[in-house]
Amino acid sequence: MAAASSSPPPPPLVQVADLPGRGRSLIATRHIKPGEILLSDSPLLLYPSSPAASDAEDHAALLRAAHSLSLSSPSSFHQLLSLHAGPTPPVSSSSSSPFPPSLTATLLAVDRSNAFALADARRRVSAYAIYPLASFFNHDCLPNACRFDYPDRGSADLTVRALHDIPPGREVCLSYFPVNWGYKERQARLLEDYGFRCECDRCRVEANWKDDEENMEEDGGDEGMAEEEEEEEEGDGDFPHAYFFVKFVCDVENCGGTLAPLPPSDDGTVSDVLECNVCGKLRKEGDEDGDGEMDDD
Ligand SMILES: C[S@@+](CC[C@H](N)C(=O)[O-])C[C@H]1O[C@@H](n2cnc3c(N)ncnc32)[C@H](O)[C@@H]1O
Repeated sequence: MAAASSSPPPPPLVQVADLPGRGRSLIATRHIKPGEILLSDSPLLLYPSSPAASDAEDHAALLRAAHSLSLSSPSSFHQLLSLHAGPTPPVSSSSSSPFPPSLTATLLAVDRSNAFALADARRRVSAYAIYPLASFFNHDCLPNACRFDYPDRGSADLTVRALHDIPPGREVCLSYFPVNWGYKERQARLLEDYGFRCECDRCRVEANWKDDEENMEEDGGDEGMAEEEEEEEEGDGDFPHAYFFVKFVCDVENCGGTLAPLPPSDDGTVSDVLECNVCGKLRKEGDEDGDGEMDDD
């Protein structure tokens, strides 16, 4: 009997490339449609947390999980150690570690640069996870993709979806925190936890803003956005903050999530429904000024 022919898996939509000043990065291998799932990833390492957990408790949980990984799967443990290690967080003198000090410091630094917080159904932190591929996403303050996870469904897997069209060769970036954070807060977090100064298009514009303009943005206002732009290149005056915020930032109070279109249908039709990656709200495209809710019927 002839062996059943199985079709080869589709080529990946992103591939790792080294970019100057940014290290390993994920690049689109072809044109990507809004809502397309760029990758699905399962954790290399997963450890529990809670909103009440101290840094020392989180570090202890991380080191315990890393220790069992080193015993159960040495190759995965080495893969973990090969991920980017940014600044090492302060190590509590009281914390005991199953590893020697330098390895402990490396693990804490890898965790700080790569761990994704997972939330429960009530949007409280319930775990942290480090993913083998998703760890290669660099940050942009106006990302072109966002991640979705569904721990309340009993899975720590993560998927990343495109927000809009992405041309082949373009880097795919996530935002490492809610997109509605102000300039100073973003820069401080990126320097402290990730060890770099962000020079994305949005930061270059906002570096020239006065404090009151930044406050307006954090309050959800966008009136000041177009006014004080002092871009050198002609044509950049219409920097797309306002459009991005209206279309892709969830307007549910205290949510701060990012909206991405639902995945395209099997025939490739792009969805006109966007889903928030934090609160799960669905909004029909073009309904930004309406009540924002999807009709039940
Ligand atoms: C999660 S890792 C991303 C993958 C990393 N580039 C690598 O080589 O493995 C986070 C680190 O990537 C770098 N990075 C991320 N976004 C960046 C950006 N916009 N500009 C420069 N470096 C960035 C920083 O070193 C940061 O600590």
